[in-house]
Amino acid sequence: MTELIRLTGITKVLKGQKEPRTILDGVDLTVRAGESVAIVGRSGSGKSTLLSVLGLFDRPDSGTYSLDGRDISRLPERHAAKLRSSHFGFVFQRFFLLKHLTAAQNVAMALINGQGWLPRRDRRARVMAALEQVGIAHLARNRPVKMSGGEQQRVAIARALVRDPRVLLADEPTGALDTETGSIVIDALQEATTRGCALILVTHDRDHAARMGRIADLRSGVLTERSHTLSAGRLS
Ligand SMILES: Nc1ncnc2c1ncn2[C@@H]1O[C@H](COP(=O)(O)OP(=O)(O)OP(=O)(O)O)[C@@H](O)[C@H]1O
Repeated sequence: MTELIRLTGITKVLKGQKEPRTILDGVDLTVRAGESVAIVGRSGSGKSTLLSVLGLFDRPDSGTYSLDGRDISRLPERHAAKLRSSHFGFVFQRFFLLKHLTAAQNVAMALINGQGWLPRRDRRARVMAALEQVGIAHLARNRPVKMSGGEQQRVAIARALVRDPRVLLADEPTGALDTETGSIVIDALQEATTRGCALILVTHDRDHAARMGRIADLRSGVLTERSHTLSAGRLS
């Protein structure tokens, strides 16, 4: 499989406090196309910080971040913004859907914002394909208020997928959902990996972590891969 992401010795130090605090302390991570990786670790261990670095919302203080073999560790924001919309899809615990728009219109927003103008017919086809991919094409005309939490999260996933990202970054996407609904959302995320998209999932749920191809544990700023020998339940 093609290597997409390579982090080498990434550090991130929080300043602006009395004592600077090292949140990421030499993180190494390689992710290939179509792979799924769970990032687990205690609350406050730096998982979201790591996703921010991966999603180019934040830059590392040292270390190297390569995407598709290109060093993007120190990319200026205007280039980072372009790369974010061309290469990444984001899913968060909160769905961030616009209430007055239908599911299809919410998904279409990602195309309008990210890729300039697309002919209406092409836009509609891509929106419907993304909704289909997460199993809710039949809800295209519904507004979020008429949907369950799991359905709303699947609209948010369709919105992340509609631009055909190379990497999907998901930060506790099932955090607000019950176990069964959460599992359906994980199915929808995993479906993307069958099309070659890489999935990096931050989760506190052992079952969801165990369903990823790899599990990496962030502890004291260091990321360590571990085996799939987790028992069910919630991680600390
Ligand atoms: N902008 C900030 N200002 C101050 N402290 C911050 C900031 N962002 C993160 N932190 C601190 O950095 C540490 C890592 O935070 P981060 O959100 O990455 O952890 P996390 O593992 O994602 O936690 P959780 O599982 O609770 O979401 C925490 O101690 C947090 O309080």
